[in-house]
Amino acid sequence: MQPLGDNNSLGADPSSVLSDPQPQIAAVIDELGRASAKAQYLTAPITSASKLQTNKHHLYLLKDGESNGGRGLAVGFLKVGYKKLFLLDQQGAHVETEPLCVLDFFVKENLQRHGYGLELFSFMLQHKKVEPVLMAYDRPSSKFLSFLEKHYCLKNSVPQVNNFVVFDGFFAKRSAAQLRKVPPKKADGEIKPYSLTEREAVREEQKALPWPLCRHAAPPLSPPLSVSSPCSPSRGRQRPDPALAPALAPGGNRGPNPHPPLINSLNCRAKRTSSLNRSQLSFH
Ligand SMILES: CC(=O)SCCNC(=O)CCNC(=O)[C@H](O)C(C)(C)COP(=O)(O)OP(=O)(O)OC[C@H]1O[C@@H](n2cnc3c(N)ncnc32)[C@H](O)[C@@H]1OP(=O)(O)O
Repeated sequence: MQPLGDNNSLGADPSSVLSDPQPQIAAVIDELGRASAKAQYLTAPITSASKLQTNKHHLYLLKDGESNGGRGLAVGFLKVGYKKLFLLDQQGAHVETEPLCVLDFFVKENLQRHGYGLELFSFMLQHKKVEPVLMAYDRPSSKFLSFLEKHYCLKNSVPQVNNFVVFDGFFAKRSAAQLRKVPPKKADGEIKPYSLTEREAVREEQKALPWPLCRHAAPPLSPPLSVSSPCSPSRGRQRPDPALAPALAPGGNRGPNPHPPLINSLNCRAKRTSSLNRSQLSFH
């Protein structure tokens, strides 16, 4: 993992980048955040450098260090964070939990389906030492659902009344200490079934706009949860190198140190990925 801001940084003037990478990184995050929102038909970005400063989310940024005449080019990002959620388990009981959630995920349009998303995601899994089945997903797009099924065999979700998606195994694999049953709702009051997501917040902001400023281009509330591609990490046009397979297996042991497997995975696809650099950023 290498911080952005070396002489491969993102197309900005190298001397200014060397002296202070933060503004360049912030600009890149803002630009990718806008592109991600557009790709997901969100009315406003949910990822920006300023938002990162006010919460405890972690952002993994992927760049291709060789592109752009050697100055580097941002490829995409993955944002995760812990959220207190009230979820429904398989029996329909409310459970309070605080899983690591995927909050935003984006790879540039022209670079999608080249394995970059997988690189970001598998790096995050190793870094956070978490299994995909134990994570919650904030209103995943159909592309992301397809991605999860293809690479991690995550297909069957447990129905929720909010925008978060969790998959079979989420509750079973979690220890009792991590799950707190919420008492059944009282006759006169509802249990608040979910935490407000960033996406909901964007929609609320939008709702607050007076007519005619409000727009009605919001995407459907719940994305389709079944995708056609069968789970088969070895299929598809971008096949991860076999040496990467252990790191991708759902539930695989990620080991205490996330870095060596990542370095191996980079070497496996040397031509395309050797120039890629990752940054895990958290502005606190
Ligand atoms: C919680 C959230 O963040 S939801 C928002 C998720 N982000 C988006 O929808 C933004 C637009 N999409 C993207 O940025 C990317 O497609 C990502 C981040 C979802 C995946 O990154 P990629 O680099 O494309 O993934 P990668 O190449 O590693 O894996 C490819 C697999 O992802 C899925 N996928 C990627 N693009 C598409 C697409 N256009 N249509 C359908 N499935 C797709 C497929 O399963 C694909 O496998 P296939 O090519 O064999 O069908």
